Amino acid sequence: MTAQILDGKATAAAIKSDLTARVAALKEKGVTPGLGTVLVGDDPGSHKYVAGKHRDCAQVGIASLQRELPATATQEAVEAVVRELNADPACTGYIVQLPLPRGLDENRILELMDPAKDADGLHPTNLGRLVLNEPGPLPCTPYGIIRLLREHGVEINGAEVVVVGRGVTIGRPMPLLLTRRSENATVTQCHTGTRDLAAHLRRADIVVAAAGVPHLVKPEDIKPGAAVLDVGVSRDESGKIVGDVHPGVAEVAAWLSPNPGGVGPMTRAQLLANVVEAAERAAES
Ligand SMILES: Nc1nc2c(c(=O)[nH]1)N[C@@H](CN(C=O)c1ccc(C(=O)N[C@@H](CCC(=O)O)C(=O)O)cc1)CN2
Repeated sequence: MTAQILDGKATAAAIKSDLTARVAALKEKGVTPGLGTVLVGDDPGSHKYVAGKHRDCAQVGIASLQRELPATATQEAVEAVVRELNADPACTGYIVQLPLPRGLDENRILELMDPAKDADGLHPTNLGRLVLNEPGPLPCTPYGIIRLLREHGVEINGAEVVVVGRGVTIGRPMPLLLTRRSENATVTQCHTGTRDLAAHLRRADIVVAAAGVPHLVKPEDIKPGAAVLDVGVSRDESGKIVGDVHPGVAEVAAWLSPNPGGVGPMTRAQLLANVVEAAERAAES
């Protein structure tokens, strides 16, 4: 078996095309959505991701507000930028690019954000809304994964899903989304403390690998016919992405997300969707 591709690039392009029309409609009503980004430090990956987010904004007609601080920025300096974006009417949604340099209190900075402008769905109020099943912005990578699966007709209803990882952007919120009635999956969350990861993986219809451990998920651990999403980003000596999924998995799985070209573009598209939805909500109220 050679797995079919869960094509994030193509799916994200379709989402962006729909968003372009919705942004044009908002502009006709006098509303221009604006995405702010707060980027602290010089991590090359973070710079690349933020640049990609602003390229996407230009494509769909969303205005960009870029705020950059050096790696030496103090907690107070970052908090001042967050307060400034909270108050700026041109900024209808924004994100703080993670991870922040060591020494900064990430949770305190996220808590300071105006939840109505939280484009990532990572503010505690919005994570709480997700737990309570109330409407709000959904975390971009987890919801991007669900949209990618839906778009390719992969059955989520009733599926056994294994999520590997427990980080705040993917691992923690992913099971909350998958177990909503609209998705109806049964989820096992694995992490570095899991005793026998392979035993869990072998039962999974869908695997979301987000541990950041190169080639952690091996072909012999995958149930034939499963869907496998590779969300891990490690780099080899030449800077090339190495995912959490061993390339041999393509011979066992029915569906596989390429990395790059799978979940990454969906994360970016979902961010734009959150910005547009927030602007539409504001325009209606
Ligand atoms: N505030 C946030 N910080 C981070 C998030 C997040 O959702 N919100 N997620 C990740 C990084 N991330 C978004 O910010 C992200 C990762 C990857 C991509 C992407 O398009 N990747 C490309 C490959 C790019 C490359 O060559 O390096 C792909 O997969 O095709 C976009 C966004 C951590 N931080």
